[in-house]
Amino acid sequence: MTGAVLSIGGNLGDSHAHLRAAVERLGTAVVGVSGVYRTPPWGDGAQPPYLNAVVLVEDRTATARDWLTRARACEAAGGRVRDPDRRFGPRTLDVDVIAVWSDDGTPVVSGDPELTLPHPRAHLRAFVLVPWHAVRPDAELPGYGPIAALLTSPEVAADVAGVTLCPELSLESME
Ligand SMILES: Nc1ncnc2c1ncn2[C@@H]1O[C@H](COP(=O)(O)OP(=O)(O)OP(=O)(O)O)[C@@H](O)[C@H]1O
Ligand SMILES: Nc1nc2c(c(=O)[nH]1)N=C(CO)CN2
Repeated sequence: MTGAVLSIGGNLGDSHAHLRAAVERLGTAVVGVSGVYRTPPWGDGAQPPYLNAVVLVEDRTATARDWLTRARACEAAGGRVRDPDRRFGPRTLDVDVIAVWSDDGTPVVSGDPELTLPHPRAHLRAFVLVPWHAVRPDAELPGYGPIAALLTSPEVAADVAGVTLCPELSLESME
């Protein structure tokens, strides 16, 4: 069995509907979802704000690679189109595998460019850390330490205030 933290986000089309569809597609593997947050674009400022959330998943049979496959299936179903000239550009739905743990709690570490674990930019992203911290305040990002501490790091702290909860856009009923 593996458990994983997935980051879901989007800023094109009906982003709330895309997030809901992703949670629905992940199905019975979902063991927790954060609230929905409105977040300033990270890495490429010339685009609309995003909606972001974090989904906690577990599956007795899933490998780490299976989570990437499922993430890509969600993105494809959400009409995700990659723009090779705009790495951090706008998208209907982005599903990133932030971290994976084996059933004994050991983090899965991978330097494979197809699936780097933990996600190499998660520790820099308030749009990942704020929702994750809200659902699992004691969580640790393997190799980087407690997410509570990461939220106060210089790279992240300035972005935290811009990440705002949208209580009217809950995903809770999808669990
Ligand atoms: N932990 C990971 N989660 C998701 N994709 C990953 C991961 N590690 C490596 N990748 C690879 O990254 C490639 C680019 O993914 P994608 O286009 O979704 O990036 P992005 O969302 O624009 O940027 P970022 O990865 O910084 O969020 C994919 O082909 C995927 O195989
Ligand atoms: N706020 C926010 N910014 C982003 C996001 C995202 O999900 N939320 N995803 C990106 C893809 O790498 C790039 N920038």
